[in-house]
Amino acid sequence: MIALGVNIDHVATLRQARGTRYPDPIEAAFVAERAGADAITAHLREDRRHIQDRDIEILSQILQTRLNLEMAVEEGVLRIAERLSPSDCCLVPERRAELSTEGGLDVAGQMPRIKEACQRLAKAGVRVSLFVDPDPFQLEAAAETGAPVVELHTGRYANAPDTAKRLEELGLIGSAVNFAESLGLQVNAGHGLDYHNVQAIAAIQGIRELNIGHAIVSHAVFSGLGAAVTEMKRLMLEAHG
Ligand SMILES: CC(=O)[C@@H](O)[C@H](O)COP(=O)(O)O
Ligand SMILES: NCC(=O)COP(=O)(O)O
Repeated sequence: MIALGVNIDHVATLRQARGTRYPDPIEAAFVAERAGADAITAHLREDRRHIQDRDIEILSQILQTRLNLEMAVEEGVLRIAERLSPSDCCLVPERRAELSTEGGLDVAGQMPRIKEACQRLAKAGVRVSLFVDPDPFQLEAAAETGAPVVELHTGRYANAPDTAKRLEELGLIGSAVNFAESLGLQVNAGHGLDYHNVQAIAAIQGIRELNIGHAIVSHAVFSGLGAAVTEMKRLMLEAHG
């Protein structure tokens, strides 16, 4: 079985574009759950460009599935996560200037800081995931932090300029899944996955969950969010078996 975490960030992007109350990410979460989402992912960025504190407060109380709170290792958001104790937190890198997440977290280069954040979140009852590149060096560091889950960054695969490069990145991801499993880590994946590139990733048996947002919200503009979620889940289950 493979799970789908629907990232609702870009419903909030549309809301923030005009500063209105709509579209409400909370309604999006309800629709996504009814359509087959196994979890709702939301990224509370330090710059609050889309998801707001109010969204996370409400999501933490009303979801029927699981809240996966994506966050940087930033004291303010860390304290929110400790207080709300979502089911999952995924630690991601952030740069204000970035359009979207550009790469995996450099766990190896900041081990004490990441380890301390993992310990604080685990103490608050949160299952911690580290968003890392499919890089054995980073995976070993992730295992050393005590975090039980990693989410492999699939951006280089998704944005590959040609088939040869895409297959090369797919091979790196497959090897990373096997290595991460050998370290005892649960393996998720995400970033840049869409209706055309998802099945090759979903077919990798060691992957437990995919977090997908931008492509689903984009598809929803034309087909509705429920249909967009249902179709993505169908593609994933068809590929995973
Ligand atoms: C970590 C990741 O790949 C995404 O979930 C992240 O949320 C992207 O950030 P934006 O949603 O702000 O594009
Ligand atoms: N961690 C990946 C995620 O939650 C969604 O990323 P994207 O599908 O919006 O690129």
